[in-house]
Amino acid sequence: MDAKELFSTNLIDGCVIVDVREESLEKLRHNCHGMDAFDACAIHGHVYVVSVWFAVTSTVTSHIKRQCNSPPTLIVIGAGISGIAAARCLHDASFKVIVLESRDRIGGRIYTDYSFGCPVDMGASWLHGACNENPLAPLIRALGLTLYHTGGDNSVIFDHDLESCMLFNIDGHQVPQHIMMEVGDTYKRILAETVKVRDEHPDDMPILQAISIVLNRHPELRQQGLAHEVLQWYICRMEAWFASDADIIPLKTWDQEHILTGGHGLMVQGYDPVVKALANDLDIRLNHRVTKISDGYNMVMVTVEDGRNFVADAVIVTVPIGILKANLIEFSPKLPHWKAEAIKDIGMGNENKIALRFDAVFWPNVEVLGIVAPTSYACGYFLNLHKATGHPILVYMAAGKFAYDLEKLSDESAANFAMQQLKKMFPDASKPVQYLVSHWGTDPNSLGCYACDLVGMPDDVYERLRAPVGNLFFGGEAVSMDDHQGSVHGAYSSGVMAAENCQRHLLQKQGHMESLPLVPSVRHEIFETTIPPQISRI
Ligand SMILES: Cc1cc2nc3c(=O)[nH]c(=O)nc-3n(C[C@H](O)[C@H](O)[C@H](O)COP(=O)(O)OP(=O)(O)OC[C@H]3O[C@@H](n4cnc5c(N)ncnc54)[C@H](O)[C@@H]3O)c2cc1C
Repeated sequence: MDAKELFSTNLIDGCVIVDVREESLEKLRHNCHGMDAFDACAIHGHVYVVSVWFAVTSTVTSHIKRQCNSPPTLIVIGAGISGIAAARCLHDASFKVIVLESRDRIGGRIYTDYSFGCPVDMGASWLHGACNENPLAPLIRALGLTLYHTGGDNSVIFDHDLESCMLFNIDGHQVPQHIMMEVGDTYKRILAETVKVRDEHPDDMPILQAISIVLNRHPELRQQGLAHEVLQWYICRMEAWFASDADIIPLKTWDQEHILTGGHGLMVQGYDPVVKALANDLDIRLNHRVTKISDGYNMVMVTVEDGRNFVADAVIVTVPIGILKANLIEFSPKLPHWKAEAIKDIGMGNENKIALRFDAVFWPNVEVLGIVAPTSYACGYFLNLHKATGHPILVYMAAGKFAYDLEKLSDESAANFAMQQLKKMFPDASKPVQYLVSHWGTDPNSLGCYACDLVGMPDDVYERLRAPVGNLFFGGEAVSMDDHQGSVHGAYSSGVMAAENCQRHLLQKQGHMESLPLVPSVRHEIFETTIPPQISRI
């Protein structure tokens, strides 16, 4: 095969992104020597100027220049909401974009399973700031999706209104509502006292250590017996919010998150329609696991698992921070020290769900059924999907170390464990007819559920995480602005931000000094809609 054949087979539909195998590049290197580059590219009417370039760490990379008026080309890595938002923006701004996704589906940590015959979100399921500030709320309204309002704005402490929770101890006795409320008030006082501890200690410490300092100072806040177990349950809920245990949640930042106002809404029909609407018409290549990113001066080459290479002007990386922490993608040249350190300095939490579908409902009509216990590790809770969706489904949720421990079990054992917990509350509970178990911590496409702060983390970690390096731009929930890590809206906004930065960079390289703010085109048609939200609370 000569160089002409290679180009004619590998140029995709007039697109500058080429999909070539390593061996093809080798042949190209031999065959292109002395060849008239312009000739080679006039094949099949493509008007490209081609040269072969030995730049990136002495490996062969194809360097393809276009006519000046052709649009810049982009590769987005990861088809979660962040990558899709980035690709949507740039596609709508007439850039040539492909998205490379390792899984056989889009959505990433948004995953709506339909095997129960109804939507069940095994990843994200709440829209935060549902009635007000969430940037996705207009799209959700326009799609006619219903939100089930589960609580007000005070998320980190109580993300469900307490009136809608029912707690039991491990012997199956219901915790009286007044104890739940009283301990809730004490918990708020303890947390308020931890702020004083923070002010006194220049060094950061885990929130659990600060709580124990407060309890030593204020023995009257200590809880005994059942009240102690209820306190542990509140700590368990806080651990669920941060997806990490209280002995690693930092005192310095636990309450610094910017929580969108407007309360929390469960996506009754699941998150999937949102992802599908944003992904419509995008060129997304599933089962394309990226293993290497080589950044040259003018072009970036991205290598996927089977050895094929894709080349573009710039790349937006939106893979989960767990993937970067585990070095599953090689960067050539290596990422600068400040970036590599930022990746090390941030944590990755874990949360898992065990969804159980029953023939019929045998539990009370509340939103959350909780089990209190002597330690937060042994506490647990079920989300009652029946209340929000009408389907007889309970979802057991586990976070932090316990979420990892659950992943060591088979799915059947995990479902049995959840049933044992349920039987403590309802000894006559029937067997589930179906179950689903998530494995976010060991899934090689996520390696955790979402980013979390670590004790003593430097202040500028997020800034460094989101900073571009050469032609590489970074999106994904972990890099989101204004402390929106760990959320769908944070991931979405980070994708839009990475697209804007990337657009500016590419247009400036082409000599255009100004770039317009990018918003997904759906914004004009859908995002500005005045359709009222469909919010229910049965
Ligand atoms: C159990 C759980 C519950 C949650 N609950 C909520 C909630 O209620 N509300 C909320 O707002 N947020 C919630 N979140 C967080 C939210 O889901 C995430 O913040 C958000 O979906 C992350 O989007 P992303 O695009 O940044 O990453 P992802 O969705 O993870 O997308 C990254 C993509 O990159 C792909 N990828 C990985 N490696 C490679 C590779 N080498 N090559 C190519 N592709 C690769 C992945 O397959 C994935 O599709 C939850 C998350 C979990 C796991």
